[in-house]
Amino acid sequence: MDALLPRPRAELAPGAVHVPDWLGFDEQRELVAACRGWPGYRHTTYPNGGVMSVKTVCLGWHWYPNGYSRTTDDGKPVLPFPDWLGDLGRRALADAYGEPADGYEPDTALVNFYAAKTKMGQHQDKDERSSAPVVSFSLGDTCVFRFGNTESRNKPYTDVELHSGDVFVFGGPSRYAYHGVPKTLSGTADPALGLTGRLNITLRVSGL
Ligand SMILES: O=C(O)CCC(=O)C(=O)O
Ligand SMILES: [Fe+2]
Repeated sequence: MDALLPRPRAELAPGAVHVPDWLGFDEQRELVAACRGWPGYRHTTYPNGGVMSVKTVCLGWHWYPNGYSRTTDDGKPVLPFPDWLGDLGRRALADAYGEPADGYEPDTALVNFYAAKTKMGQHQDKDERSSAPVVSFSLGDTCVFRFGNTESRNKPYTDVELHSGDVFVFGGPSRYAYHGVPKTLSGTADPALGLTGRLNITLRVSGL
């Protein structure tokens, strides 16, 4: 659904850029189809027994709390990271930062599925051995994305709505900022997208 007011591109902090409506509707549909085609979404378990409410499938490298592996939790090889997804990431990063991003070579994607009421606590993406930017694509239901500071999961932070098709990039001084998803707004997805819930894809450079 078209927004009543255009949402402008916004730099929340140095290196943290929100580009609303970056993906066209057909591109969103193609990405949803790609996400449906990747098998093996699972709830990630923490060493302390905690279970994440999102379901995740990884491409390139498999993320687990505190590291990355070439095999999934059940010992299967990780799905390949497709070239086209790297191209999409370079285009998104170039548009977010307004400068060429030819050297950006993400090799890892975490694809998160948020069913109704799913959240993600404040955390840093810090298991990569590269400080290259993270590029995030949102699909389906709108969420509240909380973008904080690099010191702690507490204030100051800024809440922004991420809608289907939005890109959010965090790199440079914001690369290790705490962030999370305190809320997904169920039922806000355009029915024509054919997705109940929210998908988020983050591209990363593993440095591995
Ligand atoms: O769903 C989002 O927008 C953020 C996901 C995230 O922070 C992560 O996968 O590390
Ligand atoms: Fe994250």
